[in-house]
Amino acid sequence: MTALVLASGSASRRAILDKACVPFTIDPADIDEGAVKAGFAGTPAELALELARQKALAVSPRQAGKLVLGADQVLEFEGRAYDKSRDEAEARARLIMLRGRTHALVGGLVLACDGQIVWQHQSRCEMHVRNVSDSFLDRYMRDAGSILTAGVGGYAYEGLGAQLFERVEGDFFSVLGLPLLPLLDALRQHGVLEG
Ligand SMILES: Nc1nc2c(ncn2[C@H]2C[C@H](O)[C@@H](COP(=O)(O)OP(=O)(O)OP(=O)(O)O)O2)c(=O)[nH]1
Repeated sequence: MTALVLASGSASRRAILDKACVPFTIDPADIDEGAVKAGFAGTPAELALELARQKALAVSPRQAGKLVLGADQVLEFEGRAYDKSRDEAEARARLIMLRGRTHALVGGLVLACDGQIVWQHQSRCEMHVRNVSDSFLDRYMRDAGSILTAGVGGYAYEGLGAQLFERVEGDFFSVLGLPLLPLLDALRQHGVLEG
């Protein structure tokens, strides 16, 4: 069986793989995401894929013979890419910007082995946010916790964040940052999981 390495520090991604009983080790990528974003001229979806590629290729050389998974997720709103909020004030301003509107969570997923990309996948989820009231937002900010800056949208869709939405079009796991089903298929193809 081939060993899988998750090149991510994301608690969400780790939890999804753990709950799906996928065997893996963790070796977070140490790339300068800011530098990649500063000079990037593509779409938010292309940026997410490029960041996932760079994370997988940064870790692969030190994980000889293993399958390395790089992932990234970007919030796209009106054609612009947004990263995680730096603090609660920014998270609140972000939610005010997004309420009553639709944004997308776009994701990139890449598997690399010995410095070569062997599989990649892109995901897109349309997130229709309720026009929440200021009083709702006050309560949300009080109760949301660390996801305000740990999650790209400032919400945990599997938790309190669900109350933000009137409709979501897309795969549940992709919203959380890891398109699990296409990944499981790739892991079976590459000998990490049995068929
Ligand atoms: N639990 C949870 N996490 C979410 C949700 N939506 C987005 N996220 C998380 C997944 C990722 O950890 C994060 C997206 O940011 P990135 O793709 O840059 O990953 P992150 O910096 O966390 O880790 P990495 O760069 O892979 O080491 O947001 C959600 O609804 N629930």
